[in-house]
Amino acid sequence: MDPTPFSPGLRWQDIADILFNSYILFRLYVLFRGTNVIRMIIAIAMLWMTERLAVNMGLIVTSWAMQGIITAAALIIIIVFRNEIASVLQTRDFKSFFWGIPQRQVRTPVDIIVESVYELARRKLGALIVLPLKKGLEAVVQSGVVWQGKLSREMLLSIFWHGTPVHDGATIVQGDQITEVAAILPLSKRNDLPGNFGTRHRAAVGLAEQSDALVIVVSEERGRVTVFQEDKIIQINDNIELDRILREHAGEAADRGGMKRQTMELSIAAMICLLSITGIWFSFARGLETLVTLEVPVEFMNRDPKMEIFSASASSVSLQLSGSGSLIKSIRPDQVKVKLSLDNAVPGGNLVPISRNTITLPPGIQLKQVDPQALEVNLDVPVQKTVAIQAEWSGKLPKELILEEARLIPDKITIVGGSLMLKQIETIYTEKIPLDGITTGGTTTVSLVLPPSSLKLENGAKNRVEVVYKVKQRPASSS
Ligand SMILES: Nc1ncnc2c1ncn2[C@@H]1O[C@H](COP(=O)(O)OP(=O)(O)OP(=O)(O)O)[C@@H](O)[C@H]1O
Repeated sequence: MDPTPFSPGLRWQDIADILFNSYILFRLYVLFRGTNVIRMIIAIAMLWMTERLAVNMGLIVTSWAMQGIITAAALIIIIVFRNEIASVLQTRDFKSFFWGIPQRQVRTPVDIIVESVYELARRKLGALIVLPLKKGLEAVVQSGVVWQGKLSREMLLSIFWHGTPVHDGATIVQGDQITEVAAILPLSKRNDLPGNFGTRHRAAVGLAEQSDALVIVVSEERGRVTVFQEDKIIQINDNIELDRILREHAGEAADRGGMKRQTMELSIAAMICLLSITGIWFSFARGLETLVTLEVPVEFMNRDPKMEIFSASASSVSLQLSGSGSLIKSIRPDQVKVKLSLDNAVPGGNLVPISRNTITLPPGIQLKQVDPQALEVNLDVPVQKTVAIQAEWSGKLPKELILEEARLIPDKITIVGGSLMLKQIETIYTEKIPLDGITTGGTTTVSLVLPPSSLKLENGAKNRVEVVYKVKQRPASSS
C-alpha cells in the first residue's frame, strides 16, 4: 500500500505506539486534572517545547538554561506536591488508572457537615473546617497530616475533640472525604476584624482571602459558628442558614463538573495528548536521518550437536544502520544482533549468507549495508588421532659433521580436530631447529607446529618435545 504523504512508511506498530502513549498521557491528565500538579506538568511541557525550539535554533545558553529549569521543576513538583500526588494515587482504585472518568467533585454531604458543626458548637469544641473549591491550597496551606477518611459526623467530632493530637489546626474536606487534618492556614493581616477574633478566626479569614475555599469556624469560647468566604464574614444564626450557604458552595463545585463542560474539556485534553505524542513521535522517530556503522559479533545457532565450528571467515560483521538521530543515539548493543542458523550446514566449508532476516534491529532503525554479506564457516565432527612427530631442521651443520641420530621424546602425539582435516594429517612437525653452530651432540626442547589453528592437542598434552641428537665426523670419502 502506498503510504500517505503525511506518513511516509508509517507502520501499524507506529500508529499503535502513538495511540498507546497518547492514552497513557490522557489517563495521567484524567487522574491529576483539577490539581496543581497538572498545571505544573503543563508548564514543564511548555518549557520543554521552548528548549527543543532553542536547540533547533542553535541558542546554546537558552537551551542549556531550559534543561536546568526543567530538571529543577520536575524535582519541585515531586517535593512540593507530594501530598497532592499521594492523595490522588491513594484515593483511586487500580481500575481507575486505566479506565473511567473519576468524578472530580463528589457531592459534599452538606447535612453531615451541618449536623457535626452544630454538635461541635453545642459541646463548645473549637473547629476549623475548610471546603476547597477549584484552586489548590498547597501554596497557601502548610500541610498537616494526610488523612484519607470518609466524612462522617463521628469522624469530625473525634478530630476536634480536645484529647486528639490532631485537634489543633484546620481539617480539609474534599467531596465526601477528609483529606487532611491539623493543617496550618495563613493568618490574615486585616486590622478591621472584630475584637473577639483570635488566631482561629484570623486563620480562617487569611485562607478565605487567598483562595476560593469556604471556611467554617466553630468558636470554642462562645460556641458560635462563622463562615468565611473571600472577604465575607458570615455569622451563622441557625443550621438552616449554614445548610443553604454550604449547598450553594457545593452546587458551584458540582456545576464545574457539569457533563457538557466535562465532555468538552476531556475531548480537548484527548486531542492535545494525541497531538503532543504525535509531535514527539515524529521528532523522535523521523528526525534528521543519521548513519552509523556498528561492528556486531555473529551468533551461530541450530548447529548439529555432533559437529563443531572449526573456523569462520569472520567473527563479527559490520552493519551500516540509518534512522533518526535520537533513535540512533539510543541504540544499545544488546538490541542489535546477527544470528546465523547452521541447521543446513554440512561437514566442511559452508557459505552462510547474512540476510536482513538474520539481523535483529530496534524499531525504527533501517539496515543500509552489511559487510561481509556471507561467512565461510567450517564445521566438522571432532575426532582424535595419534600422529608421528618429526623434527624440522634448518640450516646446515659445519662441513665436517653429519647428523648421526635424532630422537624425539615423545615421538607421537594425539591431536584433536575435524575428521576431514585429520584424514590428511599423518605427521606433526616441530618448529625449526637450527643446525648452524652445532658442533657436538645434545638435547634441545622445541614446540610443535599445529598447521591449521583449529587443530588442538589432546587435553593435558604438552606442546613441547625433547630432541636428542648426535653428530659425528664426516668420513673423509664423503666430503
Ligand atoms: N494558623 C492557624 N491555622 C490553623 N489553625 C490555627 C491557626 N492558628 C490557630 N489555630 C487554631 O486555633 C486555636 C487557637 O484559637 P484561639 O483561641 O487563639 O482563636 P479564636 O479565634 O479566639 O477561637 P475560639 O473562639 O475558638 O477561642 C489553636 O489551638 C489552633 O487549633
